[in-house]
Amino acid sequence: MNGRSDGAFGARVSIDGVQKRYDGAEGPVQALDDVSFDVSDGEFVCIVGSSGCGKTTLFRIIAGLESATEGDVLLNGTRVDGPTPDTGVVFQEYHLFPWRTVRGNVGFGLENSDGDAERRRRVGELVDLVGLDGFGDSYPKDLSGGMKQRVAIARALAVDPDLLLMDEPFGAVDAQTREMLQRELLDIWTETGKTVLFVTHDVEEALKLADRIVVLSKSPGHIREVLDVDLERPRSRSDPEFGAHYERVLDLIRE
Ligand SMILES: Nc1ncnc2c1ncn2[C@@H]1O[C@H](COP(=O)(O)OP(=O)(O)OP(=O)(O)O)[C@@H](O)[C@H]1O
Repeated sequence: MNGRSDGAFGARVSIDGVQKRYDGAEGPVQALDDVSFDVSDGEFVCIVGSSGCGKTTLFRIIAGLESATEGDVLLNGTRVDGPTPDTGVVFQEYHLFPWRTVRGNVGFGLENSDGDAERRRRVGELVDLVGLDGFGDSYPKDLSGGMKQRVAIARALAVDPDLLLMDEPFGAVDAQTREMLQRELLDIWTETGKTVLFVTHDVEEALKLADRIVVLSKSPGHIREVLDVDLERPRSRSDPEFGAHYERVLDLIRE
């Protein structure tokens, strides 16, 4: 699917000693302090932490949208020094092109690459994958928040990235839609084998999705702990083991 010679579809990600200092209006702000962790090929990792702990800063550095003051992000061993087609990015606010249809949005990243027929096939496949069959000719203004986010996910997957990087992607939709999108994302992850790095402030969401959870603490943002979530999927809040993990992560965030 992605042409890697090792037969894998995901990415190995290495976050190595990342520091980030901003020059704030009232002096320097240390947003991240010595953040290091690795993500394996095909793994689903969530980054959680309270407001201001540096989640979005870390997301932007991994996406290559911002540079670290010190330290490196490596994607399959190559240093990230700007946005790359190897990483598909999904934001909370969708960022769709309002003047393009669903198909036009999904196919955006393919316009200079494949032939017309191949591009149409790939776009159709992705529109189906995210459950928007029948909405290919609709415009974003006619879609619900959940549908817009499905378009954004399909667009991110269009160029067949190794890493799917998501920042609070379901933060703007209602609770029911959020649960549906979480289930759909797990299906897409299983089907495609992508590595997923998913930022959220919602502990329940992280526990439903992740193989591992990176808990960040603030002032400055640093890793509090990295936890394995060794629970069978689909996971339920009413499972006592889930509840125990939930309390543990909350304690870590509060400490
Ligand atoms: N461009 C910037 N200039 C100065 N300070 C910044 C800038 N961006 C972020 N910060 C500061 O860096 C710290 C981390 O911010 P960041 O947005 O990464 O946190 P967050 O965990 O994503 O928060 P939230 O969950 O509220 O979005 C905060 O103290 C924030 O004020």
